[in-house]
Amino acid sequence: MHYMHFNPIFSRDNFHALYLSAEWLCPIIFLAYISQGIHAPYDETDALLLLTAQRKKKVETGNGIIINLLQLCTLPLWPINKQLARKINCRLGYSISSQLVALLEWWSGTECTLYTDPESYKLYGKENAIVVLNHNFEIDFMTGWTFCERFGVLGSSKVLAKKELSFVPVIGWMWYFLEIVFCKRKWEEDRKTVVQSLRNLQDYPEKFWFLLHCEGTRFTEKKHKISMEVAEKKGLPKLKYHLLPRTKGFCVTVQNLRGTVTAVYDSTLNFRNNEMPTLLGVLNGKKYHADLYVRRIPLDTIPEDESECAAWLHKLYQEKDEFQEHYRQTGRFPGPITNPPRQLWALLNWLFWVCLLVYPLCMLLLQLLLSGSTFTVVCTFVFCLAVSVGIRWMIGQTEIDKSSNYGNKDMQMNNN
Ligand SMILES: CCCCC/C=C\C/C=C\CCCCCCCC(=O)SCCNC(=O)CCNC(=O)[C@H](O)C(C)(C)COP(=O)(O)OP(=O)(O)OC[C@H]1O[C@@H](n2cnc3c(N)ncnc32)[C@H](O)[C@@H]1OP(=O)(O)O
Ligand SMILES: CCCCCCCCCCCCCCCCCC(=O)OC[C@@H](O)COP(=O)(O)O
Repeated sequence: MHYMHFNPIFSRDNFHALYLSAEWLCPIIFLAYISQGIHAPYDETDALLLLTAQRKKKVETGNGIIINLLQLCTLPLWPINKQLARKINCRLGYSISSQLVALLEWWSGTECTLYTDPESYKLYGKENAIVVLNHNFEIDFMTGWTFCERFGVLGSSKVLAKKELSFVPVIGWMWYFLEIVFCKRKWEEDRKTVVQSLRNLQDYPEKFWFLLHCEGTRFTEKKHKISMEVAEKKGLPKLKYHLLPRTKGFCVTVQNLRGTVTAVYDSTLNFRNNEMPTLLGVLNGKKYHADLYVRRIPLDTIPEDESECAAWLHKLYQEKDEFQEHYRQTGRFPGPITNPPRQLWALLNWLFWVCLLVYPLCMLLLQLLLSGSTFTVVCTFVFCLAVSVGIRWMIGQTEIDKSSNYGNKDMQMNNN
């Protein structure tokens, strides 16, 4: 479905039009909108929804900063009672990430369907797990968070994330307090820090899922070509839908979380009808259809020896590639659909922050704009513009056409 570009006073992506929607309309519009249950085709009549979405962005960033400050306040508690500090930070972290889940599930109405074995389904959320998820889409993280939310592990969810993400306001700052494992994607530098961070999670007081995108970067045709040249050199089968996985991070994670984690959840994600979802699309109310195939693999079936573990991961990715081929041929993954229900908590959390913040923020904005002082009005405009550009930069972190150069060359070719 072609997306009609609504063009207010300023272009949508870079300059956000000042908001006309009245604050108290936000929740009412939002509830009215999701009550449709289906996504109304986006067109110019959705202008108010677009403006409301933009208002949401600013409100969420506002409350995100508040939550980051609350997380900062838990620092004095860490040396006294680390486990309590961790539990508090899980709940504060939940309050941020669940807003993106609410955005996906309720605002855009995106459907998330789970294909998995009913016996394994009973264990999800009741054990610590390592999640191996393909990295092909711009909203992998939101879909991942949605499944975390449905199994009650959203606040404590962890990931091996690139160091650059730790600088992303609100989300990246939140991750420090959630003890997310950051890596520079340079093994010589990562070796020590990643191992230390993983060992630090061995006494984590909450059930958690540890996400690994073993490809290390989002799929692009160029990176895939280079990656398959590396596969050829290594005598490994070529993959059609995945980059060749980097094995060191996975092996070191299994090695250091053995005894803490009981299973690997091999997760393969795709979207129906060749949808290529984007965060901007979600923010503007576009509905997508995510399908996720999860296989639960007991950790004690994974070899302890590093080279055998690496071979095991390569074989896993060959199987994932076959699942994607099956999906492309049939439009579904193998096995039964066992769908966890959407949770209301993410929606209630979002409505709480909107009701708490939107009115005062907008009253403040109006007072500044109507202050009569040119300097105040100009500063207000400049501040709003800066926040909008900042949010657009954050959204840009998810866009594959702005992705890093990692994987754009064969490291071994470089070393030779
Ligand atoms: C469905 C339920 C979902 C649940 C979700 C749960 C939680 C959600 C929580 C949060 C959601 C937020 C999500 C945020 C997402 C952000 C994630 C990221 O930032 S992904 C990027 C960072 N992560 C990784 O990179 C992990 C994978 N990488 C690794 O593990 C690496 O090994 C490493 C530890 C980073 C080290 O990398 P480095 O490159 O330095 O070394 P490697 O050994 O990996 O590479 C050398 C190795 O690779 C071969 N090689 C060289 N060039 C290439 C190439 N172009 N393509 C492929 N392979 C290449 C080279 O020959 C070497 O091979 P070998 O190891 O055999 O010697
Ligand atoms: C209701 C809520 C409204 C919120 C509106 C505000 C929107 C701002 C959201 C910003 C989200 C930023 C989170 C970043 C997570 C991106 C995860 C990701 O996919 O990173 C890419 C890396 O894995 C690999 O990088 P590349 O090497 O491919 O390059």
